[in-house]
Amino acid sequence: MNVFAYLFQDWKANRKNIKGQMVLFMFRLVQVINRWMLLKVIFFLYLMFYRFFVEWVLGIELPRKLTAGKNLIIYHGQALVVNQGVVLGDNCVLRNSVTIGHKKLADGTFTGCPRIGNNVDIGANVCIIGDVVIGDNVIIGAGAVVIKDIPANSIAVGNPARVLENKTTDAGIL
Ligand SMILES: CC(=O)SCCNC(=O)CCNC(=O)[C@H](O)C(C)(C)COP(=O)(O)OP(=O)(O)OC[C@H]1O[C@@H](n2cnc3c(N)ncnc32)[C@H](O)[C@@H]1OP(=O)(O)O
Ligand SMILES: N[C@@H](CO)C(=O)O
Repeated sequence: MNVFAYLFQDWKANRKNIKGQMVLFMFRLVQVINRWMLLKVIFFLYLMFYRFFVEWVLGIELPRKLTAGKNLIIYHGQALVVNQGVVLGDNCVLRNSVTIGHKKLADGTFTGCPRIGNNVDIGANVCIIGDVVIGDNVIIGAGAVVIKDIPANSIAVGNPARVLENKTTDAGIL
């Protein structure tokens, strides 16, 4: 993928969503810069600006070291916090007040971070914490707190999240 295509990889998925397009363009740019030390030195001011503007002003924490697949969608980008150790697959949706990160253990160490598959639609106010795996084609309902693995093609809701037994998603839900 050339640099231009890389920077705009989320553009179409966020059409009519200018905030999402802008934030994701800025995020992909810091990811490109993060690959080479020389670029980090040259674009140091941009890296600072990204932190100031996207994290402090907009309240969206998408760290430059985050692994995120193509066509990432951000709806209502507010209070969105994703740990840099998280892995997001292709075609995922993140909404307002979503937190995805690790868990502090009794001995003071931290667990790993969630690994999220392709086509995962995450509702508003969801927390996904710990070394959990979310399968492909999953919907996580608004307000869910996910602390265990969620199988592919399922819908999970509630706190703690439970899989809805008689409902599945079709592949390619988004
Ligand atoms: C400004 C904005 O617009 S921001 C957009 C915010 N929207 C979102 O975040 C969308 C998230 N979507 C949801 O939460 C949806 O409810 C879904 C996708 C999880 C489920 O939707 P549906 O498939 O239509 O499920 P349905 O409404 O039939 O409910 C099925 C069961 O799950 C329960 N349920 C549904 N959603 C939730 C939820 N978020 N939390 C807890 N339980 C839920 C229902 O009570 C029902 O339980 P029951 O079978 O015991 O009666
Ligand atoms: N409100 C919609 C997007 O416009 C959602 O969050 O799904």
